[in-house]
Amino acid sequence: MHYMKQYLKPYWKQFLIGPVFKLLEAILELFMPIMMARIINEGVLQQDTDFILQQGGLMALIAAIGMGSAWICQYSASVASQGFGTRLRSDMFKKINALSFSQIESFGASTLTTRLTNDINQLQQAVAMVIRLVIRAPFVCIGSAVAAMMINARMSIIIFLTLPVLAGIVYFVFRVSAPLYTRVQQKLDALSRTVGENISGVRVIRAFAKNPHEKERFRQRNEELTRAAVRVNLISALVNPLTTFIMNIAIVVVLYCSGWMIQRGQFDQGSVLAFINYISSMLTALLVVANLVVLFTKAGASLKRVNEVLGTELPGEESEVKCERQMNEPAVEFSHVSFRYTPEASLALEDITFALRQGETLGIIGGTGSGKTSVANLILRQYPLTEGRIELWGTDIEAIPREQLLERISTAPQRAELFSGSIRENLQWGAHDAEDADLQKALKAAQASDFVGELPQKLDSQVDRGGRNFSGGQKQRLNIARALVKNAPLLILDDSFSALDYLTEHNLKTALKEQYPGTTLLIISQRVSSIRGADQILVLDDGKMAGLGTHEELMASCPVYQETVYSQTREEGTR
Ligand SMILES: Nc1ncnc2c1ncn2[C@@H]1O[C@H](COP(=O)(O)OP(=O)(O)OP(=O)(O)O)[C@@H](O)[C@H]1O
Repeated sequence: MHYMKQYLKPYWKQFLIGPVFKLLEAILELFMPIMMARIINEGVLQQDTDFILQQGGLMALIAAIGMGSAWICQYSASVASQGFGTRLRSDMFKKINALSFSQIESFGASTLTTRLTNDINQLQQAVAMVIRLVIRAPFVCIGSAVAAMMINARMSIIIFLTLPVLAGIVYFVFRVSAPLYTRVQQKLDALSRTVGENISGVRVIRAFAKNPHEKERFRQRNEELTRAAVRVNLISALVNPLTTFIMNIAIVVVLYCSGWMIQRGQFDQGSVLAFINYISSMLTALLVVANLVVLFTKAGASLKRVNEVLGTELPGEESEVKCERQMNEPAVEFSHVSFRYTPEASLALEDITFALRQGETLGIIGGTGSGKTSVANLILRQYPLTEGRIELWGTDIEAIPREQLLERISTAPQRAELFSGSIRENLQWGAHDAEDADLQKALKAAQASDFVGELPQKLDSQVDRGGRNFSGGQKQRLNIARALVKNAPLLILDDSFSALDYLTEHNLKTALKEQYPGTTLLIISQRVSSIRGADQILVLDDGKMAGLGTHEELMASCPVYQETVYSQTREEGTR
């Protein structure tokens, strides 16, 4: 709960004003049945029209004040719950964005989405209900019981016999339904995950004619959610009919006893009406309490899920100290680094050691799944190390504040992601204050200035969502240009040349050296031609270091590298 304090605190006035006015409305409401009884006993039975009109007018006035009070309360509840939800959602969004890759993966994207939307909505509703009903409902319930007792103490024994039964029902529902709500949320996560995968992978699903399979998967998830929701609703739906049934039995007993007492002159008609009115108010208030219990049970499950995200410790958030770059130290140094993605997974990298000086180029080559991207992931501190040490310019990577780390590294990731907006906006992701001259320079080096120059609106041309109005090669070049705009001392190009022809790739690498001199370069590729000229080449084989050296050194000493070179030369020869 302590995470919620900061979001609730700004609305302390609403938490005060709302319940006070709701209480005022409840107090006024409690007067109504007594006034009604007086109208019947002193007005209707004695045919006193003036009294009826006077009391009727007073009741209308009280009702109007009650309505005004309810409106003020409703408004306060709305301001507080919406404001609370907006702040919480915005902070949770920031938190999710700051999570490491492994943290996001361990939560799962779909559950983060439902926590950000559905769970926060539940909490918002709970906040509104705290203001509107948490004080009012028990007050009306107790107040009605007391008022009924004041009208006829003997008759109110019926109420006090009924109350424990009703409380028992509410408690039972709470105990049974609380764990079931958590289950419903989990099922909702699973359904969102299936829908998310289905929509993002729609092309592949259709290409492999997997629609029926996907429909079946969706149907199963949907049914599981329905079953879980029906189960919990079956239990919570018992509350209303059961409590109404018991209260109605109580009313019948009251009516039966009243008839008997009226005959003996111990009760009058007006008081019977008022008594029944109080019992009905009590019933309604009790139903509200029961529904509040259900709502808070749901909110409790959501609170736990939201707190889990907010309470996740951010990687590296503890360090604020600025770390100077020590230019005489290697820009990147791996010392006996081993790494696995999850505690259960096998090692993705095993005992990797290399050092790369500022301005040098390291090529990383290896088959699919050999661990190339994992090296880049670790330099970007997207996952925690399993063993060993990584230093950037002489400082342990763990000690570098995230912001500084990201300032120093620029990356063109394996999957070239572009976002809807103009080309300029996409490129300025690298540096939001970059001038057109910087963008043009980056485009030129990335061999993208020709095709961008041919577009009617040049830099202002629109990029569709996901960059689908550009070819794979064009996307890759824009991706590289965006990384260059950042002009960071360390540039990681992860399989960024795979959709480029050899000449474009050659020109790009030459331009990089000429126009961005001094940049430390890490080129990840499966193609020998991409890394051949690098100062050092790291050969990975199933996560292990199969070799480290220049092309010539590796040709003389590393069988895995030799085999890669020969197989690619053979392939080219047969083309
Ligand atoms: N996010 C992840 N969670 C769990 N395991 C992962 C994750 N990413 C990669 N792996 C596993 O780690 C190993 C190395 O993967 P990595 O992506 O580093 O290989 P790669 O050499 O870059 O492959 P490719 O050339 O196909 O991109 C693989 O066995 C892969 O299954």
